Order: sequence, then structure tokens, then C-alpha cells
Amino acid sequence: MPAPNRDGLKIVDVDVKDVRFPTSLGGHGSDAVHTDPDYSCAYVIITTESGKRGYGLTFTCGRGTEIIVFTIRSFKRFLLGKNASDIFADFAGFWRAITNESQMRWIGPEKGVTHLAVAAIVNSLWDLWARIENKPLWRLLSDMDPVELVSTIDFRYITDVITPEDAVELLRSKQAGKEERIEFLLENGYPCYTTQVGWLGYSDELVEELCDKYLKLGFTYFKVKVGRNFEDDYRRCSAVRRYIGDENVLMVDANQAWSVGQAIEWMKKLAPLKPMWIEEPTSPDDVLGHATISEALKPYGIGVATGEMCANRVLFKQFLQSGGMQYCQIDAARIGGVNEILAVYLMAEKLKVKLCPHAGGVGLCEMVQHLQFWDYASVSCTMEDRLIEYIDQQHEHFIDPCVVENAKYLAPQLPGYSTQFLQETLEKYTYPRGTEWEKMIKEGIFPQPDETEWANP
Ligand SMILES: C[C@H](O)[C@@H](O)CC(=O)C(=O)O
Ligand SMILES: [Mg+2]
Repeated sequence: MPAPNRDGLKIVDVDVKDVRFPTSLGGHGSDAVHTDPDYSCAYVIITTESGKRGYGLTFTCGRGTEIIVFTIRSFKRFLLGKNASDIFADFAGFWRAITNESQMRWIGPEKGVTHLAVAAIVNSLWDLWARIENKPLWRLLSDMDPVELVSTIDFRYITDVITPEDAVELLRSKQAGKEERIEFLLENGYPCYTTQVGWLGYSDELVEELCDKYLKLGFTYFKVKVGRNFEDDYRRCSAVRRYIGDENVLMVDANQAWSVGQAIEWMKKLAPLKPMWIEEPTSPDDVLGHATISEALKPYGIGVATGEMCANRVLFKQFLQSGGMQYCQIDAARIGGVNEILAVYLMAEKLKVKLCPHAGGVGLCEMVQHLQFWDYASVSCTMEDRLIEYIDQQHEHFIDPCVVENAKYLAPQLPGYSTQFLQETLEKYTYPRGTEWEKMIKEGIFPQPDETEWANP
């Protein structure tokens, strides 16, 4: 897919919005450490001279959104006046420039707020490119020539594991049968698991009701939040195991609650309930700690899953190399967006670690489906032991929401990365002046916003 013709693709506007949903009110999305998340995002709209648009986002949990919005504004200079076609023609160069600019890199580099801001911008550029080509993103990626796809990746710091030449060879070796695999995806979709049954703020009654609901919907893999209180965890996980039966699969997610030793002890005690994985047992930066936990839990048949807060491809490289993760949970709205994510998929394939993308957040289900569909068509070419996460929240706000039937994501069909919000959603949920927020603040359901005119001019 060569870069598109330059005509009309000069970028003339970059808008960014702080969009928040009041999920904390119902405990939706809650876990051991994010006890009151308001699912949110910094939402970027790029407009070109001809009126073509790209929409992208990075996921956040409430107040932090305003800091990312501000950072994205500071990055606008990398886009305004540039021709999108030139960016796509040297996407790795653009990516290196925005992640390594001399004055901004000091507050990263390639991690934290700046990298989340980059993710939103880069994701909106991929959405734009896919729309220009009139393809859903997964098809754009799958149809790309290996050399061209690899040219979008910055390989700095990872060539000890994979070089551009290795990556091209890997992709070339998977070309045979690609069209059949695409047909298979179009007919059968891609399997997923549900996290919706087990948010930590849910009552035992609600957990039971939801297990029943998702069993009836055909789900066979269920994830439950743990990590605050062992007795509560044991009670809830035993109940879920009872509802779903031994024929279905349980996974647990501690969201970084424990130290290494604590994680091992806690999980040994949960082992009789046969969880398939423990997710984020400890700090997302502790590569060797994860390797220790993995080793200790191997005899119990429990794998370690992590990645939703992994900072960048370098940390992923170490997790993949060290045996610190048996399930690699890439997050579409983190690291530096699609370009860096492609690098992680290629490293995971080379090091034979299974990819099960993280989707607990606004728009993440919409995005990760594209990545995993591409993986099946072009990279791992298998679905064995791989699942996409599914949460049943905020899909109604998107123009092209993901569709899950019988525990399978159906192939996205519309052009783009499925991340465009409905106009009505922006009018209601842009913070703090959207109509829903004005109402909730007036009624005292949420406090008055801080004096952050700099973030919300
Ligand atoms: C705060 C988010 O909801 C987080 O709990 C999501 C997550 O860990 C997951 O989906 O996995
Ligand atoms: Mg998680």
C-alpha cells in the first residue's frame, strides 16, 4: 500500500477533546487499584485540506485526561501544515521525531503521559490512512507489502531481538494462505473472553447474574478482578467457578496490587480454583519479578499475563525474552500507537509468546480487534490459546462499534480504526461542558471541575 497521493492531504486542523463517562457510579471497570475509574479518553480529530478526517484516542480513567489533552496540544506542531502522505511515506521517521524531540523527550522518553499522547495522535493517523484507502485498519495492515509495513516501525533498541530484515522475512514466510485466513475471519470472527462479570466493585449477586448472562451468550472464558482481600477473592472466585463449571475457564486480574512474594502466596492459595492466568500480579515495570512469579506458578498450571500498562517496546522485549509473560496483553491506546504495537506483535511471534490483547477501556475493544485480526491473517496465523478481551461498555457511543456474537468478534467492515464517536456522544460527554456533565455537576453527583482553564479552554 504505497502512501496515498498528496492531493488535499495537508493537515489543516488537529482538535483534541476530553471525553469522560461516569462509570465510577456503577463500579464498572473497577479493580484492586482503580477503585473509581471514570472511563475516559483524550480524543484526537485530524482534518486535512480536502476534509478527510482521522479519529484516534488514548484511554484514561478520569482526571488524568486533562494532562494528556494538554500534551497533545503541545504535539500539534508535528502535524499542522504537514502532508499526511509524507508522514505515511516515512512513518517510522515521523514516529521517531515525535517521540524523541529534544525538548519533550526529557519528560518521557517513550513512556507515561507523552507516550499516551503520541498513541492518540498516531492512532488517528492510522485511522486517516485506512479511511483514505477505504479499508478497515486490519485489512490495510493485512494487504500491505511486508517491506512497506516494516518501514513504519522504529527498530531502535530492539534489533537484538528482531531486525527489519528479520521482520520482512517473517511476514513473507506467512503470506501463503493469507487470503484463506481472511475468508475464515470474515466468516467466523475471532474468539473472546469476558471481563464484564468480575469488576471488583460489583456485588456477589450481580456477579452471579452476569455469569448467567454471559454463559447464555456463549462465553466460555471469564475474568475476575482480585487483589484487595484474600477472603473476598476466594469467595467470589469460588462462586464464579461454581457458576461456570469446570468445563469453562477462569482468569484473574490483580491490576498490580501485590509485591512479588505476596503474588506467589496469594495465587498458590487461589490455585485450587484453577485460574488459567494471573494478570498484572505486580508492578508493570518489574520484568524479573514477573519472571519469578511465572516460574513459581508454573507447577500450578497458572500463567502470567501482563502488558496493559507496559510502557514501550523495550519493556515488552524484556518481558518476552525473560519468561516474564506467558500471555502478552498489548493495549491499543498505550505505547506509541499502531507503529510500536506492530513491533511488539512481531517480537512476540519471533519469541513464541501468545498475544491476548487488553481491551478494558473506552474504545479498546474497537481497536484491538483490528490488531488481532491482522495477527491471524499475517503474523501468528493461529488462534490457538489466543483470545481478545471483551467488555460490554460504551460501544453505543461509536459510529462503528465492535460486534460480538456467540463470544466472537465479527470482522470490522467500515473503513478506519473504528474509533469515531457519535456527535451526540461528544455533545453529552465532553468534560466538563457536555450536557450530561453539566447536569451531573449541577446535581452534585460529581464535584465542580478544578480550575483547569489551561486544559479546557
Ligand atoms: C481500570 C480498568 O478497567 C482495568 O481494570 C482494566 C483491566 O485491567 C482489564 O481489562 O484487564
Ligand atoms: Mg487487566
